[in-house]
Amino acid sequence: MQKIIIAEKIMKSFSVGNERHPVLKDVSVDINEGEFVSIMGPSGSGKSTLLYALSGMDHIDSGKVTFNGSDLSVFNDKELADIRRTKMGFIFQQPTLLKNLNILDNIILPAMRDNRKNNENIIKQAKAIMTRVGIAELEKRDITQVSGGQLQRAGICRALMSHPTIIFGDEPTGALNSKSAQEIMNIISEINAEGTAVMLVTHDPKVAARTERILFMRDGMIVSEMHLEKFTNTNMDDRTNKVTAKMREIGI
Ligand SMILES: Nc1ncnc2c1ncn2[C@@H]1O[C@H](COP(=O)(O)OP(=O)(O)OP(=O)(O)O)[C@@H](O)[C@H]1O
Repeated sequence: MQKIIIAEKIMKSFSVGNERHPVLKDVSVDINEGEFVSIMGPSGSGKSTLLYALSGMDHIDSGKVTFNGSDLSVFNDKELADIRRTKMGFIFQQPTLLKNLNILDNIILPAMRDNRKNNENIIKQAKAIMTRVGIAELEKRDITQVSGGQLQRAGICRALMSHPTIIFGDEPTGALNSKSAQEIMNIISEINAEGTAVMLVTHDPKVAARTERILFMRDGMIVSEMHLEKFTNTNMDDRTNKVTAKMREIGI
């Protein structure tokens, strides 16, 4: 299986006052094409920092991140932004949509910046994705006129516009009620089943139980890894129980 991300011995620290605080300590991890991975761990263990390091959103102090065969350190900030816009998708806990644009315009905005495509095609593509994600009728709505779950669907649509190789999600269901969270996870699972790799940070064992590999972090390190069998709608409880048992075992 082809590896899309190879992270080797990543170190990352943050300055607080005069002191440097190590946040990622010698982290190495590979992500395969089409893989569905989650990162769990206590608050402050470095989950988001790892996600941002692997996606080139944040610089690392040392070590190496290779994405699709290229060492990310050779790119400047603009080149990294281009790679993120054209090859990666991002879903955050609160979708960062613009208040002065309607849902459709928010979804097409990043793609419009890419001059290689024509606007008509972009709009057509966006509408097709909105239909698929179940928000076709919301295209003209303000982002303040939709529910949290609908807003997150719009965030997913925007992430899908570039046909990303991988989608990174930082607590994508963290702000949702359990029904909406389940619906969002159904959509993310479908996207993954179609071949897009997905890497999610989550505190929720039910979310992690959907994935096929869970990385458990503590204190800036991956302390354990768990592989799960193929997800079906009938083995959800069993998978969730396995995840919670593992969390208890390693004290997370
Ligand atoms: N920009 C920053 N400046 C200083 N410290 C930071 C910065 N970003 C993160 N940190 C610190 O790095 C550590 C790891 O943060 P990170 O957000 O990666 O943790 P996390 O595991 O995702 O936590 P949570 O589950 O609470 O979101 C924390 O101690 C945090 O305070």
